Amino acid sequence: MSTPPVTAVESEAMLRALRLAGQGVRGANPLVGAVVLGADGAVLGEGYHRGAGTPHAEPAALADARSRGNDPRGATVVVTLEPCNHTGRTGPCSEALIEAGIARVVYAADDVNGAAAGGAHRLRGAGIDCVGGLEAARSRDLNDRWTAALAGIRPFVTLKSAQSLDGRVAARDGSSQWITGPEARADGHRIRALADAVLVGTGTVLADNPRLTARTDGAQDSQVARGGPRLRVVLGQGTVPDDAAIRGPGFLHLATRDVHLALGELYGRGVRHLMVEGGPRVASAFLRAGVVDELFSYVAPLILGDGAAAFPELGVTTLGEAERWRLDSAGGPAVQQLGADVRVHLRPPPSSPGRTSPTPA
Ligand SMILES: NC(=O)C1=CN([C@@H]2O[C@H](COP(=O)(O)OP(=O)(O)OC[C@H]3O[C@@H](n4cnc5c(N)ncnc54)[C@H](OP(=O)(O)O)[C@@H]3O)[C@@H](O)[C@H]2O)C=CC1
Ligand SMILES: Nc1c(N[C@@H]2O[C@H](COP(=O)(O)O)[C@@H](O)[C@H]2O)[nH]c(=O)[nH]c1=O
Repeated sequence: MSTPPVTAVESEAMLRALRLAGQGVRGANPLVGAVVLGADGAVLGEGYHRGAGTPHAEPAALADARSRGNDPRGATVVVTLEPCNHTGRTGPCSEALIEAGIARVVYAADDVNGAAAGGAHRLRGAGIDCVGGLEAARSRDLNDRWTAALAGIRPFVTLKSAQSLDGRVAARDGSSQWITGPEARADGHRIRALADAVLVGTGTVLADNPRLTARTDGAQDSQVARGGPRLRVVLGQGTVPDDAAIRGPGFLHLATRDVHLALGELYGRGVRHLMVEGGPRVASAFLRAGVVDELFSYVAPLILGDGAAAFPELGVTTLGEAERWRLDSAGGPAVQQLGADVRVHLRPPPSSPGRTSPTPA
């Protein structure tokens, strides 16, 4: 593949933009970073996308430039994804760049989201010098699971579990409240707030009677300000008790064990980011289906010795069959201490095929 015609300063700015992109949170939207360069190569502004519903990287970088007193007219914008050309939760970035008087755009990967693509064409049509392909592989790697979700026409799936040191999510008698401490649980609520929907299986409803609301009292995070998940979903053929705490506005019972069917139904209802909170059998079903895009595993300094394993029935019989996940530092350190517990953030191996064993009947 030929190297795109860019300057050394632009190449360096792209590496900076990729690092900025990695500060965003995973979910409905891809991770994107941007740097605004003046004619002399000085950095005028920079920014990244902080998650669905917040400004895209390019407007964030332009706003940063202006807030520093730098006029972006005539500048070059270096961005990790082709500028979008559609009005989603925010306006088209192509128009923001044109209106700002940007002279040149250097981007990494093409936008594979059909609805948003076409930004480069629009920019060129407006007379802006536009070059794509710089560090495209790195940008694609950063968003490989987001792309997989898009291709599958399904929500991006975040899996969360809270386990003991020996990988148990409940004691032998089914009790699990609480394995992790308040700091870890508060972090789980913050992640709930990022998702459009939170899902558990019928077994968890019967055992825990969860509420599944995002209780983020006092959090300053702009994501949390979105107000939390619209839907609280129960998966499984069994009944949900009439007095279950999860009932109320936003409650949905999907009376199936078919993960793909459930994802299709949720996508049809506008869910682009789903958080799965277990329990273990439902978590395993999502893992087997190969649709888990990121995992938050909260590990408490507690040894239970017995009880439900976090992810049973995966079909792994020998070490070589197990998938080795990657530490994920998007949105914060991959390994983080929260009170007495540790949070590990992971993503599946590249082009994880997923397990294809059938869903138990
Ligand atoms: N520490 C933690 O993070 C968590 C711990 N827990 C603990 O886990 C325990 C509950 O475990 P479990 O019963 O496994 O909970 P699940 O929430 O996984 O529920 C399992 C039930 O979900 C239904 N179901 C729906 N889809 C599938 C599928 N594809 N494959 C299999 N079953 C499916 C089945 O019931 P149906 O007949 O209705 O179809 C199944 O019996 C409790 O002790 C709870 O406290 C739970 C969540 C988190
Ligand atoms: N036990 C356990 C968790 N359990 C998860 O939280 C759910 C309860 O949610 P809510 O009713 O909204 O407070 C429960 O059903 C299960 O999905 N989470 C954790 O962070 N740490 C824990 O130790």
